[in-house]
Order: sequence, then C-alpha cells, then structure tokens
Amino acid sequence: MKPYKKQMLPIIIIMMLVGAITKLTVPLLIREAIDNAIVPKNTNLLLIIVGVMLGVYIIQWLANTFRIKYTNMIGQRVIYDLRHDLFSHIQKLSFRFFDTRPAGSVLVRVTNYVNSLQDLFTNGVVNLLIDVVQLVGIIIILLTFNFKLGAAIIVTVPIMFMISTKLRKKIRHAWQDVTMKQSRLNAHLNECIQGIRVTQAYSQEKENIQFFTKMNMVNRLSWNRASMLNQTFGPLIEITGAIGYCILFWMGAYLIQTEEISVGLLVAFATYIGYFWEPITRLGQMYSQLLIAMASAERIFEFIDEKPSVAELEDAKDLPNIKGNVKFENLVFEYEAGRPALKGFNLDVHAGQSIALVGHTGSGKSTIMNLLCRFYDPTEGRILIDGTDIRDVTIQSVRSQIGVVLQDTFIFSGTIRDNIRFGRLDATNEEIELAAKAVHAHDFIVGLPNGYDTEVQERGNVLSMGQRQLISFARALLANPRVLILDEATASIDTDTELKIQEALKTLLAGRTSFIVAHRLSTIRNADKIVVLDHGRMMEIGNHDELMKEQKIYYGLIQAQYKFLQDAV
Ligand SMILES: Nc1ncnc2c1ncn2[C@@H]1O[C@H](COP(=O)(O)OP(=O)(O)OP(=O)(O)O)[C@@H](O)[C@H]1O
Repeated sequence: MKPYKKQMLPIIIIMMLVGAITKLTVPLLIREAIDNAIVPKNTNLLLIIVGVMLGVYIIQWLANTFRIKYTNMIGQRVIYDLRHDLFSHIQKLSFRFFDTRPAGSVLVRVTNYVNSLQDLFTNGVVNLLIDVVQLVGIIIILLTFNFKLGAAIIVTVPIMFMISTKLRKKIRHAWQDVTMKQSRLNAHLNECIQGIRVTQAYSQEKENIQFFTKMNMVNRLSWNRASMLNQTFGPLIEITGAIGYCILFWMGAYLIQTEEISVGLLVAFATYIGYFWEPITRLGQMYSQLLIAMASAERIFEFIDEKPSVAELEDAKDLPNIKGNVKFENLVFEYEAGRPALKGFNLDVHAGQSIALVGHTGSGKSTIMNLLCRFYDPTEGRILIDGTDIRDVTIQSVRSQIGVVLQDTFIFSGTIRDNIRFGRLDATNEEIELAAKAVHAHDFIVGLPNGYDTEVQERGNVLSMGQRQLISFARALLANPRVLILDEATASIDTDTELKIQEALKTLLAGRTSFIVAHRLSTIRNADKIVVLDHGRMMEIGNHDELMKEQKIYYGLIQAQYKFLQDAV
C-alpha cells in the first residue's frame, strides 16, 4: 500500500466509526425523551435531550463530511495509479498482443472499466464497512434492550439474505453480459472513427449506421435486463421490512401491555428498524456495484497479467553504441503457427551499406523489419547487430539505435516542433531546425501560419503526404541512428516534393546501415544491395545492373513496374 493511503486510512476508519456510533445514539435519545421527559412532562430534561441530540447530529455531520472528503481523495489516487500502471503496461506490450485485439477494446479498459472501479473505491468500500458496523450495532442494541422483541425482528434477516443470494447469481451474469456487449460496442465505434475516410469514400455510412444501431440495441437490451433484475432487489427488501414492522407493532403492543417494554423503547425499535433495512438495501445495491466492478477488474487484470511476448532476459545488458553491422541467420518466422512469413532468411550487411528490399506484396519485407526492431522474436534463427544477438540485450538499447520511418507517417497532435522532437526528446530548437533544413522541410514549415509552432492534429491531416514524410525524415535524422529502416511511401507526389524527398533521403541515409522497403526506382538503383524476396525466401541478391543482367524475378518486377516507377521518378 502506498504511504498516502496508509496515512489516510486510520482517519477514515475513525470518522466512519464516529458517524455510525452517533447515528445509533439517536433512537436511544428518543427513548429517553419519550419515557422520561414527554410522558412525565419534564420540559427541562426534554430541552437537555434535544440539545444533546443536536450536538450528536453536528458531530455526525462533521464526521461524514471529513470521511467523504478523504475517501474521495484516496479513491481518486487509487484510480490515478491504476490508470497510470495500465497505460504504462500497454505501452510495453508486444505487437503480437495488438495483432489480436481491436484498439477499442484496449481503450475501453483504460477508460470505462477503470471508471466503474472508481465508484467502488470512492464510496463503495467505505459504505460497505459503515453498513456492516451499523448492522452489527443495531443487532446488539435490539438483543440487549429486549431479547424477545429483538430476536423476533432479526428472524427476518435470514429471509432477506436468502432472497438476495438467489438473485445474486442472475444479476452477476447479467452485468458480465453488459460489460462484454459494451466492450464490443466501443471496439466497433473506435474502428468506425478510425476508418471514417474509407467509409465515406465508399458511401458505406448507411450500412455502418444500421450495424451500429443493431449493436446499440443489443447493448440497451442487455443493460435493461441487468437493471430490471437489480430493481427487483429493492422492493423485495421493502416487503420483508414491512413484515418486520408488523412483527414489531404486534409483539410490541403486547409487551407494552405486560409492561415488559416502554412506549419509548417501541419507538426506538421502530427507528432502529428503519436504520436496519437501509444498510441491507444498500448492501444489495452495493453488491451489484461490486459485481460490475469485479467484472471490470477481471478484464483489467487480464491485461496487467499479459506478459509482453517479446521478453527481455533477466540479466540483459544494454547494447553498447553500435557501428551498424547486421547479420540475419537462418531466420524463420510465423505470425500464426504453421504459416511461415519468412522461411530461412540469411543476409550479412556491413556498417554503412544500404539494402533495398523488393518483392511482391506479402513476400516478407515488413516482417524482416519487424524482427530487426524486435517487435517480434524469430521462430527460428537469430539477428546479430555487431555480433550480438539482439535477444541478449535490452529492447530499449536496440530500438534506440535503430531509426524507423514508416510509410504511413504518424503525426501526433501537437506542434510540428514536438513532432520532430519525438526523434530525440532532449534536442534543442536549433537542432530541430537544422534537421528540418537538412531534409528540405524548413522552407515549407516556416511558410505555415505559426511556423514550427503550428499545431497539427492527430494523423496530421493539415499536412500533405509529402510534407508528412519530410517531417518524419527530420524526426529520424534528429535521432541520428546507426541503423535506419525506411518503408518507402508508394503514393505519388508532385515532382517538386519528390525531388526534395530524394535529396532528403540522400542526407538521411548517408553513413548509416539502411534497410529500405523500396518502391522508387531511384532508391533501388542507389542501394548497395537489392534483396528480392518471394513468399518469405530470398530469391536474388545483387545491385541493379547485376540483377537486370540475370533477367529473373527482379528483371520481371522492374519491367512490370517500369512505367509506374518512371512516372514516379
Ligand atoms: N500481424 C500479422 N499477423 C498475421 N500474419 C501477418 C501479419 N503481418 C503480416 N502477416 C503475413 O505475413 C506475410 C508477410 O507479410 P509482410 O507484411 O512481411 O509482407 P510485405 O512484403 O511487407 O508486404 P507489403 O509489400 O504488402 O507490405 C503475409 O503473408 C502476411 O499476410
């Protein structure tokens, strides 16, 4: 338990006990007032009792106010910590984890599920304790003041618990169903927002709305069912409560006649019964809240227990500063068992060499890059950087020395400056501008309304494709990695930007070991080695002229793409 929770907990417990005890005192004061002040017409005593009652209420109010304040503080901190731990954990999970889960379902765990735990932590747990203390207190008082009458009333308690136990199971299943349906709805919603451009481009809005409406309806029905079951709980408790009152007045009247109890005690007992059903009803409601929270907690811990599939060795050391020699040894990789995406890939790359990876779609180019970054571990074989197996060193030390420029350049919401700084967080403004100048991005950036401080939104829609690429080049240059992975964009852009990108590429690649999933003829031609892949195997290797002479796969690819590539150049 964290220190702040340790400090606050005793205060909360004391406040809770003060609140409960003061509440239980009130009926006893009522009894005093009726039996010793009202009936014998003792006004002075009545005034004193009313004064004491007022004092008791004030103490109760103060205790409750402080308790609620501190409980909320602790609750919020627990939730803050939980959300923080969950987010940090998700950041570390491997690609394999995200391959099998829609983004929305990940999202829902950090938001909705944590929120439902919030209710439990802020009020639930403490209310539960208060209710239990109150219940036990009332039972003790009832049995002490008149055992016969007390026992007759308490008989109704087991009936109540039997009813609630029967309902419990049903309610629990119903809430689990709600959580599951909600998670599906959220996942779908997230996907729709991410894919809104494609939806609109293909005029699929109507179909999407229909599908969403169906899911929404299923969600509503499931919620209705759970909430209906929940609502049956309250009335059932009330009926049992009414039975308790009947027993009290019927038996109470008899006991007054036989002078075993006073009128004041009967009124006090009636007040206690009022207090009695209240915590039981709340416990019932609390129970369903607890069930929702438990269902949520289960799903949260499922995540927290998830170990990254790419795990570090216990004693992994950092990879020292590298030169950039990279060796792939008999690499085999399967995303799904039995379907190899790479089937024994071997390649020895010297520091500073540039390698163009070409091949049909699905031939395994991105897979090689994913393995080099250790987003996945190979099924067989190994990758050596400067002679060290990348599985023997820390992941961070490998990734921090490899720069990655993806085809779908991701621009985060923030300023252009922040986006470039992402490459190296401690970079100065001057370094950022130097990097931007080196890749010919400076001119267009200063032309934007606020220059480097122009805000760009999620996915960078303010910027054109070419501009986004230049920003990502500047980002990579700033990071200054020894090994660079570049997934070249396929989209054709205007000639001016294209020339700038070519120039920028030269600057970016100079002196680094680079792996380029290449689409431009110019990039392929300039590469030291071209690796031709087909169905996860290396089929050819050599430079452009050598491979063209061979007139095999590469020759065929170039022939087929010649016109397209010529257009792009
Ligand atoms: N996350 C994944 N889960 C399962 N299979 C995958 C995954 N990613 C890729 N694959 C499969 O692995 C094979 C190689 O894919 P890879 O992405 O490496 O090809 P690529 O040559 O980069 O293709 P492209 O040029 O289209 O990007 C393909 O058959 C693909 O379907």
